[in-house]
Formats: sequence, structure tokens, C-alpha cells
Amino acid sequence: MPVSDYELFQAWKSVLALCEIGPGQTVTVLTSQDSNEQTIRCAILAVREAGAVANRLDVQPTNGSLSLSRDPLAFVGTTPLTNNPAAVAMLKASDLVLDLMTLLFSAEQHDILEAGGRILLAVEPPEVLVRMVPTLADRETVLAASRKLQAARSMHVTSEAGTNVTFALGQYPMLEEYGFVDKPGRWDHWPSGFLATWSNEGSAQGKIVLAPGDILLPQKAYVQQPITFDIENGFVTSISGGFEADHLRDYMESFNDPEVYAISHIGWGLQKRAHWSVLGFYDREASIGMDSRACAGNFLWSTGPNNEAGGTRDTACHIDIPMRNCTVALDGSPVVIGGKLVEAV
Ligand SMILES: O=c1ccc(O)c[nH]1
Repeated sequence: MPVSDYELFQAWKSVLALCEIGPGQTVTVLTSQDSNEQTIRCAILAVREAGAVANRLDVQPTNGSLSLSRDPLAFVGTTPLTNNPAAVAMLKASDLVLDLMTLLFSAEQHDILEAGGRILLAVEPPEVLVRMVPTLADRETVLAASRKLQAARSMHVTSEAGTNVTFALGQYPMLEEYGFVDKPGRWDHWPSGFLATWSNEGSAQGKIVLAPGDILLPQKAYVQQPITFDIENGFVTSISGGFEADHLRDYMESFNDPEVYAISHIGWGLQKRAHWSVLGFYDREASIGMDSRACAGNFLWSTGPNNEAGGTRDTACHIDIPMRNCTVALDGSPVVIGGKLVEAV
């Protein structure tokens, strides 16, 4: 169901205020062929309303003939900024980049952030953006959880379906996603509301069992039958189950890259305005599935790259797997029990 330009304009206004955008600053809206026209229009209006310079950089799409999925997060690493120094220079010269295209997991995103830039990704449909406009309370929730994760040296995840996996922690930074970029060098994603990190290299050990209703992204599917992942020394060593396991294996094997089986970010959802059921109401290509990634109480793990965290793995294949009904414990202390957040007392 659509939202009006007025609603989306107001949402962008509040996001830009949280990003502390004002007169004297320059914002570049980065777009490509799949960018949403209403989002572009309302973002630029809101930037001008804030008194900042509004530029638009439209880049040519890439990877279309390489990726087996049209989801922008299905094939990561190379982007229209790869080997495009003129475009990177413009974005580095901007105080804020509104990424309506998807740079996530690219070396160029890293370069721009390293140079002190700020990047806010926003590619979900306008009504999803409006429903989950970020708030200062979202930031407090994510940062409070992050303080616990930063202090932890191990994460243990279990479920009645049979998941029993451990991760050593401490080698990599936090991925704190609360929907706005309030300081130089920061990337964030609107909508979001979840926390993650990467497990220490080679440390993930155990088994993850998907139960019916757990989600595969970019497949945008609720699994209907169990899928079992054996995990040894930080890599998935086997994927077993029925048709969905075969389909996932076939897709990952198509990259012909052993790094696709590496464990990527691990964490849990904190956003109470995100809902598990949303995926079932959207066409596969209409959304990238942020409700599934952010909904409060999920255990979100993933496979593939760790360059986002300063690691060396930059495989193009990234699978995000949000799970229900898990118990997530940090050094033995649970933050999620049976798929429900442990509310801070
Ligand atoms: O916001 C995101 C989206 C996808 C992902 O893998 C991480 N963070």
C-alpha cells in the first residue's frame, strides 16, 4: 500500500535531522536503474528543506549478467563504483551519501568511510521506510545491546530444532544498525534495528538447524523443511535437508568460491516495528527483506564476506539467515530466549 510524498518527505526530514544535516553541507543521492523514484524525489526535497546542497549521482548498473538473483544483496563486492574513481571522488567530497543503490560489502564503501564519509543505505519500498523511521530510542536499544556484545568473548546459540553452535568473539568490530549516520566514518541502513559482529576467524563450531518458518535471503523464502548446517572452524562443511537445501547448495556452488561457506556476521534483531510475517506479503523482488533481518528476537547469521569488518574475505555470495525460536547467550548470559528478547531490567 503506497505512502504519500508528504509522508515520505517527513520521514526523510526526520532521518536527515538525526544525521545532523544542515546548511553548508553537501548530500549526494546515489542512484541506479532500480532506485525508487519516489524515494529519490522525497530525499532530495528533504535535503533542500534542511538547507544542504543536494546532488544526485546516477551510475550504470553492474553484475546483471553475473548474478543469478536480481536482489542487490545477492551479489556483493563489485559495484558501479568499482574502477570508477570519478564517482568515488564525488562521494568522498560529500558530507553524506544517501545510497539508494547498494554499496554494502564493497571496497569503495570502505574507502569512503575510511576517508571520514558517511553512508546511509535506503533501498526498501517507501512504505517500509515510513513504517520504520529510525528514532533515538532505536539507537539506545542497539548501543545498549552492543555494550553487552563488546564485553562478550563467546556466543552460544541453541534451539529446540537442534541448533547448537558457538562462536568466539573479540576479533572484529560491532555492526550496529539503527538507521541513521550520526558521526563521520559511519555506515548504516534505514530501516534496521539489529546488532551483529563477526566471530573470530575459524572459531565457529557446531550445528545450525533451520526449522520451518526460518528465512533464507536473498531467496526471500520461509523454509518449509529442516536444513542442517554443519559448521567446523568457521566454515559450513555440509548443508543437508530436502529440496530447499539442494536449492541453496546449488546456488552457493554456482560461485565456485570456497569462501562462500565462511561464517559472516552473527547477531540478533532488536526492531519491534519489524515483523516476521512481512516477507509473506511481498513479491520476491519488491523488498530486500529488512523486516526479516531486524525483527526483535531473531537470531541472524550469515555466510560469505567479512571485508565489511576489516577482514580479507570479499566473496560475492552473501546469504542472510534470520531464525526464530533460538536462544542466544553471551558468555552464558542470554540476550534472546526462545526467540524472545530478554528485556533489559
Ligand atoms: O543491513 C544489512 C543488510 C544486509 C546485511 O547482510 C547486513 N546488514
